[in-house]
Amino acid sequence: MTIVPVALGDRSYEVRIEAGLLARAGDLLAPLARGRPFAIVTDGNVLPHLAALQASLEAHGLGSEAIVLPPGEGTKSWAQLEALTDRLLELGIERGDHVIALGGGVIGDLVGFATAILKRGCNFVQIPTTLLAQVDSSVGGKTAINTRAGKNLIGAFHQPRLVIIDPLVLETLPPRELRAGYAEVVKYGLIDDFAFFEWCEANGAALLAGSLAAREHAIAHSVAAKARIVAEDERETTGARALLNLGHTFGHALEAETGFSDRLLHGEGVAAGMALAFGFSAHKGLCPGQDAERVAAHLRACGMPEGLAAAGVDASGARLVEHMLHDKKMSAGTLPFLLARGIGRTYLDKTVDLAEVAAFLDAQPR
Ligand SMILES: NC(=O)c1ccc[n+]([C@@H]2O[C@H](COP(=O)([O-])OP(=O)(O)OC[C@H]3O[C@@H](n4cnc5c(N)ncnc54)[C@H](O)[C@@H]3O)[C@@H](O)[C@H]2O)c1
Ligand SMILES: O=C(O)C(=O)C[C@@H](O)[C@H](O)[C@H](O)COP(=O)(O)O
Ligand SMILES: [Zn+2]
Repeated sequence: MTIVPVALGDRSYEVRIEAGLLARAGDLLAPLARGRPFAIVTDGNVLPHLAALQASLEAHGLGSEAIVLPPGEGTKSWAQLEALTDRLLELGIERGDHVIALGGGVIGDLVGFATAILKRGCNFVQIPTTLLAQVDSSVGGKTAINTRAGKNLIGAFHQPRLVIIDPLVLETLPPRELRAGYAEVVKYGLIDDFAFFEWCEANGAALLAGSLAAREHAIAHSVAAKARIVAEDERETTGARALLNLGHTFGHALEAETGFSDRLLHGEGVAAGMALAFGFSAHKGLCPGQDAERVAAHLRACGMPEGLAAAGVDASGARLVEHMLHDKKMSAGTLPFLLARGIGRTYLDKTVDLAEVAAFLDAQPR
């Protein structure tokens, strides 16, 4: 088993990664149970894994109550938050209980936020079942719902008590979802780890095709990278954690433009957004054009959108910049951007002119 510690003082926890771990999750959860049943929140596409988790709890004499929500980004909403918190209250959840989030980033973000506010804060455990959630959203404590104004605008920092990752659950994940999650894997290479980007170029296809060894390596490496950055800047105040937002200012604008729908998945928006961030950096002369081309080529080769056309977005630059004004990085009227001096050399640039971003976007092929 790989154990990655997330060092956050009294909010520290472990990420445990092992093939087949879901069937043994009861061993890790029993010490947290206090003799009480668990509430497990999941979505309708994760039911086979729910059965495995419940069986593993039963083997320890532990009961559980499943709350099954509709799949999809639309579930990160006020309406679902209200329904979920009402149900958790009906179940009599205590602050010392551990609510289990079994699912992708949507379930993890929603359950994380619900438990942050329920009785002013109760515990939760992440059991991520998508590649995206295993390499990114289950770690670090960002929780949120979307609103009409944009992505993740209502939320809280609330760390899980434990993260249990079983790479075998990815066997049931649709290929499109796998590719979307892989965008967040590539992100770690692009941020500050050129050698890992090279690993992605060499192993991305095998990972997507089903190689367990490649998936295990990508998950462990990504989680360790995220844990390191989060430990340095838990609440995104120093700028270190903002690096994890590479591609997201563009990406969230694309998601908003496509209505947070399955027209463009979060990871797809991030893929296109990272290509645009590198393209814009090259356009400004900050980054070699060949690096931007290399990033786009890898994303394209792995079946991810690497620009506006591939993302199916044909809005004007001005309209996309309007979406960006809701970005949580906005500070005193300016929007810092994650730009790149090269692959593995990204940084936060506070001097970007939004009119230049709009003009750059207008010049992109549609
Ligand atoms: N909190 C963070 O740090 C953070 C980081 C990255 C992304 N996110 C958020 O995560 C969300 C995206 O997460 P996601 O890509 O996991 O999407 P998701 O939760 O919608 O899951 C994707 C799809 O896969 C299905 N699914 C989940 N596990 C499955 C399995 N094992 N087999 C078959 N189907 C399965 C789901 O039902 C859904 O249809 C976005 O809302 C994004 O903003 C948060
Ligand atoms: O953990 C972080 O920090 C990230 O930025 C990870 C991102 O992949 C994730 O999509 C996050 O939810 C985006 O954060 P936001 O603050 O832009 O909503
Ligand atoms: Zn993301």
